[in-house]
Amino acid sequence: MSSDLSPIDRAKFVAAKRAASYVHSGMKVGLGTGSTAAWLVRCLGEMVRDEGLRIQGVPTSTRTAQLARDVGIEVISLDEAKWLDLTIDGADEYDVDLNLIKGGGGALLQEKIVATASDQMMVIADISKQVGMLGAFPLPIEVIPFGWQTTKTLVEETLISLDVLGTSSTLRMNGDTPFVTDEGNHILDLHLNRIGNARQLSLVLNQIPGVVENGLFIDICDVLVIGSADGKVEVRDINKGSTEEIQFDFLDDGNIFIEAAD
Ligand SMILES: O=C[C@H](O)[C@H](O)[C@H](O)COP(=O)(O)O
Repeated sequence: MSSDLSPIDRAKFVAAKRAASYVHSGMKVGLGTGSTAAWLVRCLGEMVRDEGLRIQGVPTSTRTAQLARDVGIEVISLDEAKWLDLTIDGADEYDVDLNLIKGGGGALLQEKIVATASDQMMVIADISKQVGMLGAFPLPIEVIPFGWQTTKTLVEETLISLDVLGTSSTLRMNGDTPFVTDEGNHILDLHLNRIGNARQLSLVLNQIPGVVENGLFIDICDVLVIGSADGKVEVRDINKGSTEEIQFDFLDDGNIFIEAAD
């Protein structure tokens, strides 16, 4: 699996591989969306097939649901699961407190609902997602299609009143038409550059009529797993205040890799 991967995919892959080791039979697991989360779903699928892992997965998008089924993971809805043991997902940015920007793939609403309904949220990422201050990545907010231009104006006025740097927002497009989320909504991307008070911004944005949810994940992520292209993986646990490092080795003789140390 690992022989001809690009450096970025190696980083995502080892992060996903490490995160998958936290998943055990009997668990109900939230399955994130995006290219990093897809590695996790594929790793779990291998464990289901080769190691007899028995889990129930709650996907955070139709894309992830399809992939999970394709790799043999039993898929259930959040309402069937009611509560999850663990959610593993990617992120667009993370800071030192493990606060996140998510929603680059447009799945932030289901992702936030699923992560919040979990005992633990684990984020898998490569080091390029690390920032000193959130906001370089455009902050996605999900808005109801009805009156979205009025909502956009209200959002921009709110940002000005908060003195947030940069106040422009753009409607996310899919070719010539507005992007539509799994919930039938649109996405506004807020170009802010720096978010000084992410907690306050998140609360204020969600009070604007027409805004369904925003992509700031504050105090939701418990564990961050950072992969590097050389096989190094760092695991930061915000609750334990611990950091551990492990090293994976990529072998030259084909698609196999082994974990060198734990
Ligand atoms: O809506 C998409 C999600 O929040 C993704 O988890 C996020 O955009 C990261 O995606 P990727 O792993 O592809 O960078």
